[in-house]
Amino acid sequence: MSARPDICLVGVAKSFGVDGRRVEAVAPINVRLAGGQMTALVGPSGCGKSTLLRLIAGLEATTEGTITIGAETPDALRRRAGLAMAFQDPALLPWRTVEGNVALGRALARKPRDPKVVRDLIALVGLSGFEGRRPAELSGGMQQRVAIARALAGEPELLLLDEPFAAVDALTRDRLNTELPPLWEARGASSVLVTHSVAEAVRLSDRILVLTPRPARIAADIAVPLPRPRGAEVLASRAFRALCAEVTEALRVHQYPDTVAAQ
Ligand SMILES: Nc1ncnc2c1ncn2[C@@H]1O[C@H](COP(=O)(O)OP(=O)(O)OP(=O)(O)O)[C@@H](O)[C@H]1O
Repeated sequence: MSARPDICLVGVAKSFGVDGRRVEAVAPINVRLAGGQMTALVGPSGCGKSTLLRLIAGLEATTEGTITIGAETPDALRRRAGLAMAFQDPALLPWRTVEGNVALGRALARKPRDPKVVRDLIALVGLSGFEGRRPAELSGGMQQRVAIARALAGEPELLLLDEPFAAVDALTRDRLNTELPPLWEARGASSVLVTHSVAEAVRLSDRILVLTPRPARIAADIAVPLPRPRGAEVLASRAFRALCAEVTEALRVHQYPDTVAAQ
């Protein structure tokens, strides 16, 4: 299949049964995410972003509707290790070293063993010198960086990132935001990022879907036509600030509609 699969959601909805009640997390969503693009999902806390990502990962079954990635179901893509995830919870194997965990990402994706690729990824996420450490010996942010390196090690066609930098300090986060995009662009992976940071969404993505409070619907669909690489000059540009303002406003309008009406 294409290394840049489109992600297609048709009538996708998800509800959970909680204490005999139905909690609707995702309202029917129809959207096609173009292959090779990074799409950011932003929305208020608890609106259903992670649920949507887990549906795309095939980790949850849809209540209604279908998801296809290229020509495959998420489950099929995941089973042949064509997708990789880095979630807030790094979920590393505690008995494996940093190097072992990153190498595992490659092995599970059935890519040939390549210690140089593994070492380069460890260097990229700023963990050279920690190759032999075990997860318990690392901070939460360092573990998250191992999880990012592990996800990239498998050279996935689809990369799913759920607040992957949540525990990473501001400077390292800034460096990862600069250095990771060229890497996944070069690989041509399609990717979906959940983030609470509007600036991060604008900096990293080609398109931003702003979601409503639960159940998640698409409130705004905003293209991010900024040039890449997005270094200091782009971040200081009027276009960047205007996009941040547009996304923030879309979030505010849907989260606090009364404040808009009152103005
Ligand atoms: N397995 C589950 N069982 C029951 N309810 C669930 C389950 N997973 C999610 N939910 C509910 O679905 C809704 C959406 O949750 P989700 O984690 O997708 O939100 P989110 O937008 O990612 O939140 P946050 O930004 O705070 O991480 C919440 O009300 C949550 O309680």
